[in-house]
Order: sequence, then C-alpha cells, then structure tokens
Amino acid sequence: MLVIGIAGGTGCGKTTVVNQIINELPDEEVGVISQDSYYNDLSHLAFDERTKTNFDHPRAIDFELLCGHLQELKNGNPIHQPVYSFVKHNRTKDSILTHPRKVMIVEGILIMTNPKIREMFDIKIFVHADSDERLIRRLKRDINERGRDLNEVLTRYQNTLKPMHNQFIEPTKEYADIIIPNNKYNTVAVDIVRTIINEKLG
Ligand SMILES: Nc1ncnc2c1ncn2[C@@H]1O[C@H](COP(=O)(O)OP(=O)(O)O)[C@@H](O)[C@H]1O
Ligand SMILES: O=c1ccn([C@@H]2O[C@H](COP(=O)(O)O)[C@@H](O)[C@H]2O)c(=O)[nH]1
Repeated sequence: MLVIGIAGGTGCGKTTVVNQIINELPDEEVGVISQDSYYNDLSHLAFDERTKTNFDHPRAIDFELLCGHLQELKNGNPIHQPVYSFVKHNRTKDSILTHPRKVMIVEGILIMTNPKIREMFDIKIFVHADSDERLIRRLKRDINERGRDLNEVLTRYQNTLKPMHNQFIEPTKEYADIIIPNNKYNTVAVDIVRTIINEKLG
C-alpha cells in the first residue's frame, strides 16, 4: 500500500487537491482518510463548551485512533472511519466502512505534526497558499457550508488559527517531499501526483 500524506493550513485547498487527484482514478484502488474524522469525541461537553475548543492544536486530534486505523489498513484490514460534523463540533454516531486500497491518501492540517503518523507516509505533500488567501477561502466556506458568521471566523482566526498555524502547521512544511503552490488552481502539480499514483497502480 502506498500512503500519501497531504498537509497544509486551513483553506489552502487540501480537500480540493485530493478530489482533483482522485477524480478519474478507480474508486476501488484509491481511498481517502480525512484527519477531520479523527477530532476527539467531545460528546461529554455541551455545544457551547465544544465551540471553545482549540481545534487547531495537535491535542484536538485522536492520533492514537488514526495511527491504529492506518496500521489496520496497512495490514489489509477494513476500518470504521468516524464521521465528523463541523456544524455540531463533534463526531456523529455514523462511521464509514473503509477498505484497504493500493493507494491511501491521508489529508489534514495537523497530520505531519505527529512523528508516528509521519513515518507511515511514503510521500509527504504540503499544499501552500498565502495566509490572506486562506483566510478569504475559510471565511467564505465556513459561512456558506459550516454555519459560522463573520465575527466567529475572524475571532477564531486571530485567537487560535493564526498562532496554531505558525506554531504547529507551517513548520511541518520542512518534512514535505513535494510542496504544491496553490494560490491558484495547480493542474500541473495535480497531474504529477496522479502520474506517481498511476505508476503504483501499474
Ligand atoms: N486554488 C484555489 N483557488 C481558489 N479557491 C480554491 C482553491 N483551492 C480551493 N479553493 C476553495 O477554497 C475553499 C477551501 O478549500 P478546501 O479544499 O476545503 O481547503 P482545505 O481542505 O485545505 O481547508 C473551498 O471553497 C475551495 O473551493
Ligand atoms: O469542530 C470543529 C473542528 C474543526 N474546525 C476547524 O476546521 C479546520 C480544519 O479543517 P480544514 O478543512 O482543513 O479547514 C481547523 O482549522 C479548525 O479550526 C472547526 O471549525 N470546528
């Protein structure tokens, strides 16, 4: 199994890049795991308390579960990938049965901060977009798709997103084998990654 890790700050375009990469590749050969599925289960907290969580700190992620699931997939076993709700700030009761594939892509802001997870990646990719571009995209996406308002996104950006990005996420760029500049859509980079995957698929 070829495991590809794709990291980068919020709004850099990780999900978009992953969708572009897997578009036209056979479903049964390539799978995706999102770090978002592995946010800690916060069911013990009331909604108001959950909104105060720092979701941009490595502590917010259940890396033990993510690591265990990746190992299971590498061993050829299926996993039940949790499903996360950004609107509720919590895991849902659902899960997605995910079978091992020849190629697994793991994407998320913090995946390269964890040494054990990092070691499991055969290829490490960091998607870069400037911080103003990321903030604009995040504002639009969170207001349109994640039930937030302007003030909420900006406050979170100043209080946690920006400092956490600088402290934990940006430094993981140094581990990357490939850095994809993504201020604009980057079809060349996507094609290169697709070529690598196609070689693996034979
Ligand atoms: N290169 C790009 N140029 C303009 N908008 C983009 C680009 N890549 C992604 N977007 C948009 O920015 C938003 C965030 O992208 P997304 O892929 O969800 O980022 P991430 O997963 O890194 O948080 C989405 O609305 C997406 O359509
Ligand atoms: O309950 C939550 C959990 C996370 N977030 C924010 O999501 C982003 C990570 O997702 P991307 O798709 O990579 O942007 C992270 O910056 C968290 O702040 C949230 O708002 N609510």
